[in-house]
Amino acid sequence: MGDVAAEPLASFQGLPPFPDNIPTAPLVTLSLAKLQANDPQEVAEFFKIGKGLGFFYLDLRGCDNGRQLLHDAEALLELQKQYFDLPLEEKRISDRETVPGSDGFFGWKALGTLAVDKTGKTDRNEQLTVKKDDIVGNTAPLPVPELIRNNMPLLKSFATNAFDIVQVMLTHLNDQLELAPGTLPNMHRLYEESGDHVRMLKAPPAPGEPSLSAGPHTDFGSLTVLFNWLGGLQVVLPGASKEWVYVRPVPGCAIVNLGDALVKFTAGLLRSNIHRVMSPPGNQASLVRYSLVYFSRPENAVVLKQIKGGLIDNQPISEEPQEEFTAKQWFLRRAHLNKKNDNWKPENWAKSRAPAPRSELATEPVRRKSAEPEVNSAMRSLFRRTAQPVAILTSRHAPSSSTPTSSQTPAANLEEYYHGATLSSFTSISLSPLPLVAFSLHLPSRAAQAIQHALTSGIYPCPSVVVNILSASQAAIGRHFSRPDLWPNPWEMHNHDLTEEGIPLFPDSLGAVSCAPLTGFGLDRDGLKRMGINVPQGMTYDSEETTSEIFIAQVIRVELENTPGTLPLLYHERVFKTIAEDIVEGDLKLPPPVPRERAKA
Ligand SMILES: O=C(O)CCC(=O)C(=O)O
Ligand SMILES: [Fe+2]
Repeated sequence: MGDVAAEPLASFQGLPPFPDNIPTAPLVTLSLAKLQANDPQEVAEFFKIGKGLGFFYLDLRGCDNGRQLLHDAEALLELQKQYFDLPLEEKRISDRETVPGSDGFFGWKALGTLAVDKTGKTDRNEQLTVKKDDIVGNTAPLPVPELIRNNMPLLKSFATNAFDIVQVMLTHLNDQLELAPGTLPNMHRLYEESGDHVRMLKAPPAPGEPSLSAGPHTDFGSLTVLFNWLGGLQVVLPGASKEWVYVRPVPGCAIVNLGDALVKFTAGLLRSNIHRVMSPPGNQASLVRYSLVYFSRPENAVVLKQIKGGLIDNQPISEEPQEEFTAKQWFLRRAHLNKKNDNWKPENWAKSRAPAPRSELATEPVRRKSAEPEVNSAMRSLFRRTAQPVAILTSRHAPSSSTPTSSQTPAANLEEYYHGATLSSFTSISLSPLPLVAFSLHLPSRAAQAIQHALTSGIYPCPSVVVNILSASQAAIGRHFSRPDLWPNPWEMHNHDLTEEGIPLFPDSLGAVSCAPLTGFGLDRDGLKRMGINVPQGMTYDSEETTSEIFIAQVIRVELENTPGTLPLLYHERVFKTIAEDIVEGDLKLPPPVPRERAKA
């Protein structure tokens, strides 16, 4: 390994700059040197990112192997420029669709052979995928053009260096997860066969309308080490309004992300983030875009299932059935599903993108023979997986004062003046003879007290509460109002309007309704008793015995309905999400609907 420290990154010179006026992903930069030196802060930050965004910059400049990797990446950029310019016949020597031993995956991929969306639109990138096993001699190498064969030492230097750096990161993840020493690194050994590979990608210039060169996906493997020179890579920031933002290429840094295998091993404790490749931004769009990747995967024979032990045992879904795919079956299944060939179907695209949900991977659904006390945890587990709308109930409690208007909101202690509470459930229950909604609140709750106050005031129907059904952009509001301490003061933080009755309303909501509560039932023992339901003494399904109150309210006015395309905020598996894809119904082949007989007047 020569002294490469002083060499400038020539590859960035002369490129049009990445624009400064577009939103970019706020990726944290971790230092490889610090990770290698077991710096506790750096390691803790790495683990945090692994559980969060799943993407970061890895600064390679502070240590020899990092600098060597950078140096090799520069050389491979030059090599791939030459490679992709070879005549088609030469590249076809390694065509993955025809070359024996390629598994239809390793080798050359022609432009436009994968679907980038469910309509079957095709990709805009050409690739060469060189197997780590070919590079280090675990397998008889696939045919490649002479140019590549002559550069095998360079590919080997790059692959083995990237491999070592991945091992450092796997070791830290292993230790942070408190797994038995070596568990994760030993599932990724250099001289065992795996799907690890070096990939070079070329996307042709894309002036004009921005277009996708690679569709949205998560990476299938464990860790990905990526080199970008031009922009184009985009990620979705979690919690935000599903907006795609560019990842700015940073000289001296690789972009590292976690893949599905780590998600499966850790039952979702670690995250693989969705990403895609768009045309480069601004003036960069008129250039050919190259990228270079080292993909690390578990060894072919490793079964992708939850690892037992350490922090993973605390994962809520750990009791669910484990899927039976080996690492090799998994990545081949995913890689083949989105090929745009004669077998392509719209639903293949969806299957090839997201990590298959656990229910899909399970060999059989679980038939539970639940008896208490298991019914409580089984019900909790099932409903956690049911996406729920997120709604905030707002009200005002100042019975003696006049209705405030936006221009004269009470100056001090708004939190004592207005109530806001996240509803634990909300649904519409009828339109006629009355438009009714039902919602429940966990007790104790000041909002429940305020409603009880309204119910006993004798004025019916009194529009004393607003239900704000949150949109995907309002995760912060959902979070703030679910805090029992309501701190920091949510009214100061979130813009709100007032209804005719002076009740706060969040204008960015999906929609909001003014309601008059008509009746409420406590769901504790006493409340149930009042409804004629007796709970036998000594019987409880939950050691915590939390209670709530359910209300039925009449909708007096729909105060707000946001523009079409506004996405809902949903609560699913204990995190905020929004909807992703329409279900493709093309294959359902239902008979046409039979017209209902009109009711006789
Ligand atoms: O080209 C890039 O920047 C990213 C490519 C990528 O995400 C992939 O090949 O999985
Ligand atoms: Fe990727």
